[in-house]
Amino acid sequence: MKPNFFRTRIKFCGLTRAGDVRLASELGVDAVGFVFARQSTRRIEPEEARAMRTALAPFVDSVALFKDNTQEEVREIVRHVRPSILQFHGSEDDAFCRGFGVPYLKAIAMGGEARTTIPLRARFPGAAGFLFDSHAPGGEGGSGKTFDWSRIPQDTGKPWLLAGGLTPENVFDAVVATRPWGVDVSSGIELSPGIKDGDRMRSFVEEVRRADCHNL
Ligand SMILES: O=C(O)c1ccccc1NCC(=O)[C@H](O)[C@H](O)COP(=O)(O)O
Repeated sequence: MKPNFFRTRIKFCGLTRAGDVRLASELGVDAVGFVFARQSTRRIEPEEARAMRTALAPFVDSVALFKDNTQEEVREIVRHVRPSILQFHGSEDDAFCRGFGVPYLKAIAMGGEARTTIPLRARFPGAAGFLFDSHAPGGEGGSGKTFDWSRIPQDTGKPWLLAGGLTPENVFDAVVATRPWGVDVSSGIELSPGIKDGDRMRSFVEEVRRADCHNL
């Protein structure tokens, strides 16, 4: 995938309040993520996600995030919340991820040792894209930690998002250095898990746009 010099997509993840969803929409963010991973401190109930979805402006995607949830759980959330994209952080394979009739992003654990040399596009042919995150395989996302960006595979053949430890302070450098299709942030715009900070949300978007101008 050629770098996109025009506009880096932005996803805010782990939202739990309708007000944060509204502000994200006003700031021109492309997608917001709702966490359904079982052990997460940002986990919300399907009813809450459904209510927050109504706070979204048109043309903003809603992403439902899972980590080794059961097929029944994912199905129930798809039915109830109607997310536009699914995001899988666990050991789910391509057949599982594409079994819900909704486009999906596969999160790739970049912490720990590299485990396989099989190209991502061969392992996940049905993925709409990838999200490179800092957790180790089996670990939780939303850690606020960065990883070594030089390890990002160059041959994904699909759009990919950079995640893990991005903040308003480092996202300019991250976008200039890696030229991702999109960036994803949770902890870096938070006051506490799930509670976003309006000023940090705004500065994050401003810094990504500044990097986009720099990359032209
Ligand atoms: O946010 C969680 O609690 C979580 C739990 C289990 C799997 C994934 C989880 N979050 C993923 C994300 O919020 C982001 O995609 C990504 O990890 C970036 O997080 P951060 O480093 O906090 O910016």
